[in-house]
Amino acid sequence: MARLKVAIIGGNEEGHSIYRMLKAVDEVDILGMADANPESPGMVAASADGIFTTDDFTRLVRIPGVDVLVEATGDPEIHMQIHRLKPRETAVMEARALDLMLAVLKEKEKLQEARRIQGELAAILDSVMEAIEVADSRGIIKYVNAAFTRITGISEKERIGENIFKTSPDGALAIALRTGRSVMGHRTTVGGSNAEVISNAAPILVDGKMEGAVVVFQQFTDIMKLMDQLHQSTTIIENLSDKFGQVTTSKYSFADILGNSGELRRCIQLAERAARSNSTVLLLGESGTGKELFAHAIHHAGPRRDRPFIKVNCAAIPESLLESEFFGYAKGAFTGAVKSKIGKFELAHGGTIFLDEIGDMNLSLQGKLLRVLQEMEFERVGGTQTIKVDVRVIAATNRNLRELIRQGKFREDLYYRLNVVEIVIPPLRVRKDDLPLLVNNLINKLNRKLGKKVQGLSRDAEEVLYGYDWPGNVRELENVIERVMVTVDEEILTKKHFIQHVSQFKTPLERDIDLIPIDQMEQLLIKKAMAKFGTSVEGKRRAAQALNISLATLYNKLKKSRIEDYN
Ligand SMILES: Nc1ncnc2c1ncn2[C@@H]1O[C@H](COP(=O)(O)OP(=O)(O)OP(=O)(O)O)[C@@H](O)[C@H]1O
Repeated sequence: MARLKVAIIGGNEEGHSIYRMLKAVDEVDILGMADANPESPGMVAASADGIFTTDDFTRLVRIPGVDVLVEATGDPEIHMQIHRLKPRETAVMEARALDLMLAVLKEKEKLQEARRIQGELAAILDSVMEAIEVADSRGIIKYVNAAFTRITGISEKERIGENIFKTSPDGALAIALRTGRSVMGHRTTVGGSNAEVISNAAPILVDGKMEGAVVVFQQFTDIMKLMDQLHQSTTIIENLSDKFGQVTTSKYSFADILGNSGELRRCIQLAERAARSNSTVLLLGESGTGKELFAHAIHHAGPRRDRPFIKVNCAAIPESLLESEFFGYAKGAFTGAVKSKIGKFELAHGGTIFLDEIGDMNLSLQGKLLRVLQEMEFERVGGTQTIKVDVRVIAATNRNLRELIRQGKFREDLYYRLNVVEIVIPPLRVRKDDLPLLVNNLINKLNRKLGKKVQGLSRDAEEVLYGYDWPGNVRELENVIERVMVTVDEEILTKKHFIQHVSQFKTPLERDIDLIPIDQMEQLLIKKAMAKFGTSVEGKRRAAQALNISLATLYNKLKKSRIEDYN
């Protein structure tokens, strides 16, 4: 469309305002402005914009190609002259008429914009899940969205125009209108469907005056369903993260068990065979002989190697907690049980549970454990649901279970349940042939850990280690070698190093002992010798020999010091 060429005569307030309005219209070109007063606001603005200005309006009238001349002076004389001088094709328009027309155009634009926004809003409000209803300040319902009809079963046509104080006088919308306050979480039933809903309503304020109110509501069952789903998901997530935190797998394999002695090899062979089956294994042996190492290796060599390996130290957990540690507990089982907790047996499902220090478990729990081993099912503490599991059991203890059975401290039936494959790991003192391999391996490991360059042991150091009884077994050996390697920088570890740094190898005088009266010391040594060699005649003879006194002197001292037990 061709652009409209306009010239304005008159730069006073009216001419200036028309100039500004026309400038904003895209389709209009302003060719010039005329006024006798070059300081009038219209003239100043036009000349600042680079538009042709003149104090002689007749010049403007004669410019060719002007479509419309706007007359803004209001002077009838000028008006007449314009009509006389203007070319025939040029139209003349009075400022007031043009003003009116522009105002109408503006209103039309505003109306169109408002319709567009209304259309957009309606589409948005119709797409939300919640029902929305709006009423004016008298309670006349002005708007409902699509969800309103879906939830209540009442159509837009039926609802609009009704009065909320009549249709739902106790609803949140009516309350908000009556009180002028927001209403949150209001529960009520609505409309034809009698659906239970939960609603929030708020007054609509325009310039501080209440023009109406709006309510947003949702079907209660929808919310409950969502809450239920949320709760279930939260429980699953909590259980999973709980599980992830605790589930471990075996850390060692048979390759980590060092030793070539016949005694140890036989244990390894038996364990390897047991690993292939699902049988319960009972590992017996003194502390530090490697029972845990064997348990890991058995799990690792079996078909469950990729499943969990869960260790429970039956001696370390307080008796009162052991049951919930094993079987878990249900929410609310006791004060503080705000959520349920999964137990070790459930964690081990599909894998292996390693019951360390089984000899230290109390009798009532032994009964419960027996039931699980027989039926592979249990209930969580405080729970009613029976949980079935598939778990391989490996148990270990350094206690003498037969002796505990004799004393009534261990259930015989449990012992036979656990003792399907029994592996007795021999103490280090009966397989000292394993020492070199163990020591070398330890030295290599510690060289890396401590950044040392130890090559090995001197012969006299080897003799010291061979001559020692190793009551703490391999664990004690590990401690001894580490203690020496931490303090010594030489490449060869000698007897002197061991004697200097490890209290076990110090002579009695080197040991840090309290000073006590000599006769008490004598008694201590005699008691020790008796404990070591026994109270038989042969034992006493050997004790006397070790103490470097005659048998008669020993008898004398026993009598004198009234160590009657040993007489
Ligand atoms: N044959 C072995 N080869 C290599 N290392 C071993 C061997 N036996 C034991 N160890 C090591 O000795 C330490 C003690 O072993 P482990 O914890 O398995 O003993 P345990 O019999 O379970 O002891 P406790 O009865 O005190 O629990 C561990 O560091 C383990 O790696």
